[in-house]
Amino acid sequence: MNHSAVAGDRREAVEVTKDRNGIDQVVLRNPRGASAQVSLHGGQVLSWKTDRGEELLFTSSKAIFKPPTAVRGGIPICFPQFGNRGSLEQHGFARNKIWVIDDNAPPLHANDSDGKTYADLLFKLSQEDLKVWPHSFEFRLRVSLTADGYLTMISRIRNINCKPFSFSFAYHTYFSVSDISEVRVEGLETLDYLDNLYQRERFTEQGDALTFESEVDRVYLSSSDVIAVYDHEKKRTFVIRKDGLPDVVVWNPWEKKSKSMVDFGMRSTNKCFVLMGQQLRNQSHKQALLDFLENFPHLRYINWNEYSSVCEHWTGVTCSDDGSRVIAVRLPGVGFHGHFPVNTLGRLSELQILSLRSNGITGSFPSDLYNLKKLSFLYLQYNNFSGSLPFNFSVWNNLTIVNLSHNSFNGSVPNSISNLTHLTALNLANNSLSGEIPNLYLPNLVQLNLSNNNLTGIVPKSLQKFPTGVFYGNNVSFYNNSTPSGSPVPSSSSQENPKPKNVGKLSETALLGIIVAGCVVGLIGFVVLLLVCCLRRRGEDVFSGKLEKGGMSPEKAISRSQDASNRLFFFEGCNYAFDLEDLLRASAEVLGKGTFGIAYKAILEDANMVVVKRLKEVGVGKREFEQQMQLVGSVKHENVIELRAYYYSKDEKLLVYDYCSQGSVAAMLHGRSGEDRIPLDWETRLRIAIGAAKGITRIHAENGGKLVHGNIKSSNIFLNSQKYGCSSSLASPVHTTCGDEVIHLVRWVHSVVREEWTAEVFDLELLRYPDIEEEMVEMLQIAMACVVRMPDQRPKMVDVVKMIENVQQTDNYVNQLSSEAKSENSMPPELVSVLESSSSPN
Ligand SMILES: O=P(O)(O)OC[C@H]1O[C@H](O)[C@H](O)[C@@H](O)[C@@H]1O
Repeated sequence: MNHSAVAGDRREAVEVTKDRNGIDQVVLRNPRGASAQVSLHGGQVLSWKTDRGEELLFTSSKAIFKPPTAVRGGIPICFPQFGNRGSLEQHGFARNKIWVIDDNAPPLHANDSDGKTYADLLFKLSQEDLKVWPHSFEFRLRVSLTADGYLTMISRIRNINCKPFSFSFAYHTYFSVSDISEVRVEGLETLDYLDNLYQRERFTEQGDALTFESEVDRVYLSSSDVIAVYDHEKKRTFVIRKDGLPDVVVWNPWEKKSKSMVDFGMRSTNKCFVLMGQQLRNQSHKQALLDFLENFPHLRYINWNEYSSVCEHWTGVTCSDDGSRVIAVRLPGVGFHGHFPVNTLGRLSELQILSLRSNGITGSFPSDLYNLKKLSFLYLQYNNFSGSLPFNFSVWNNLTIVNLSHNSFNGSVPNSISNLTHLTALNLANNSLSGEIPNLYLPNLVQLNLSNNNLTGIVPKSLQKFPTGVFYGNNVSFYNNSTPSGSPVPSSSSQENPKPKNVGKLSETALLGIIVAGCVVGLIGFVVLLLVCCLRRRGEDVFSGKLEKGGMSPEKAISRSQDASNRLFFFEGCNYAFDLEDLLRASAEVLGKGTFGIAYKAILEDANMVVVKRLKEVGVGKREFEQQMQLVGSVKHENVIELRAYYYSKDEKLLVYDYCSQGSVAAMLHGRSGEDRIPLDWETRLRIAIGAAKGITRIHAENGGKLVHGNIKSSNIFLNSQKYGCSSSLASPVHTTCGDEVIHLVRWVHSVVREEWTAEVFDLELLRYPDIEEEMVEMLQIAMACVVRMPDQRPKMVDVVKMIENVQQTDNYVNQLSSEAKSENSMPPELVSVLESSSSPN
């Protein structure tokens, strides 16, 4: 063995040896005999032993240390990318490179060096590395062992190029445990996590400590800094303290997967368990946001500061699920005034939503926004912007909604808007735009408003489908019959402002919102709109919202066609104990009749309640049906109502679901008035929409994205105990067609949006909530984007969830602002009590 001494005064405790593959490793020993080995391959800690010689880390004897092979075991360092979400190889390249011993490491804080045996390692990029990662840095790692045997790792990354860059980082620690089923992790329960086994979908579980029953691959978000891992069999507890690493990844490949990993060397039991801290840095984004705020005078307090985490705490900022990118900035009505500061938000290259509406921003259209190539939603209405509109809109080819209304923009409407193929809503009303309206060929545009400008000429053919109100307050004319030939659309001075019938004082946005909320299937119907092809108007929806006795019972339904050889098939994990006979004996009530059949509530003898769906017109063979049901039955998610069992015979197909006592959204919206009518406020509606959208996201994630729900409507969305929406897991029953009688809700809403509003669409219930018009409009816009004709142009459901969550966030924010405003304006308590007592009879 080759020995050589390093690290000056720690000569006796630190030595360099060669590992079995001939690569240098540093060995640390504390005075009591605990030790750690750090390989120069990747700066990876390979071994950490107690003073009794017990190994605490898992490294397989089969591990092969041969760069550029990554080694599973010990503590690999994932840098500059954790996982595979980036341009680099899985977990970045640092773990596969040869590091050097750093004899001149800059000093650390005294506390980090005192009384410890340590080694400093350094990794610098080679010319070759710079080809794949063009950001120069120095990575310094200090590994130390305290007298008590604690292992500490400190990483310092220095950017040696002036340009900022983002990276993600992890200590990928493989703890050695006796048997993973005996392990419990505390400190992560109740946190949100992204599940890598479900396309990084976000989940939350209520419950006790985390235990392991099958493969786990999760990123727990924003955990506390202390996590404990209990190994009951070994009677050992690991306490992990982290600092500056918000997330924790928990990974265990379980038996099957670990067998396929040759360097794991695992045969039967699961001996290893990985848990690690992960930091997704956002420094460049953070700085961009701070620069924006510092240079933009505003009236309201915004809680952004250097010391808090952008993605967790900053008002109005939304990050991507993995926390690596800022995707939305929404600061409506915070009193920004003056010019938009240059070179600030333009640095948020991943920004998709920007809302600075209702501020007092002056100056020309912000040049920064040209850098935001991913922008989809832009809300700058109600400001004082002036000058011309951007000449080249093509830089933002994802733009879906643009609202620049109520500013002082002048000049012409740019032709380049025509290139925005995703655009669904364009509002340029109440500006000073002049010249002719260009021929905007926008297939997905459902909302347009150019009113109250100085536009002239003829409304181009492509826009003549919109109602005349869209062009009011201009001097333009139509050539077709929608207005008398060649007659001008009245300007605001020559005619009263366009006012929809029966509208009273409501603004157009309020009306749109009201439509969203009130249109026959109710606001939730708009979530319902997501992905729908067959929907009904209220009048046609058979579901009355109240259970009707006396419908055909499953008994009658089945008895005629029962085939003794076919049994109820229950899915694994289902706690019900009944058979077909019990189901036949159960008393039943019709819950609703839909396109795909009739749903019954069946009350079993043991008082359990289930929903039985009797499918109609399903002309498929048993095998195909069973395959489809297996797929549907495997969907497990808190926002998806699980399919518990099914029955197949030639003439009868039944599905058995859990019964949700909270009822369906349709029942809540359209149930008879009286005691059983629960009014749904706006916040609840948003919550329901988010839940339902999450459920649908989960369904879409199934079977490589091939599963669709196919029948989303308010009567198929139920409420869980937290009042989040849950969609049933019914996938489009194979080969069932939509009935002709079904009214096409999407078309109907389009026509309502286009034509003049009538009182019948109002949901009066929502009128009592102040300040929600804009949010309702946004919900309408999201829904409209979800139902564009071509499915591939619709947003992905994960993004829909984010969009609705953004609306919810604005809602919370606006509520907060208004309650702050109220409390600012409210009387001091002393005065209130004086008034109260002076007005009392005494
Ligand atoms: O196999 P590796 O590249 O070492 O990665 C091992 C594991 O690392 C992390 O925990 C990831 O979340 C897993 O998805 C991955 O399988």
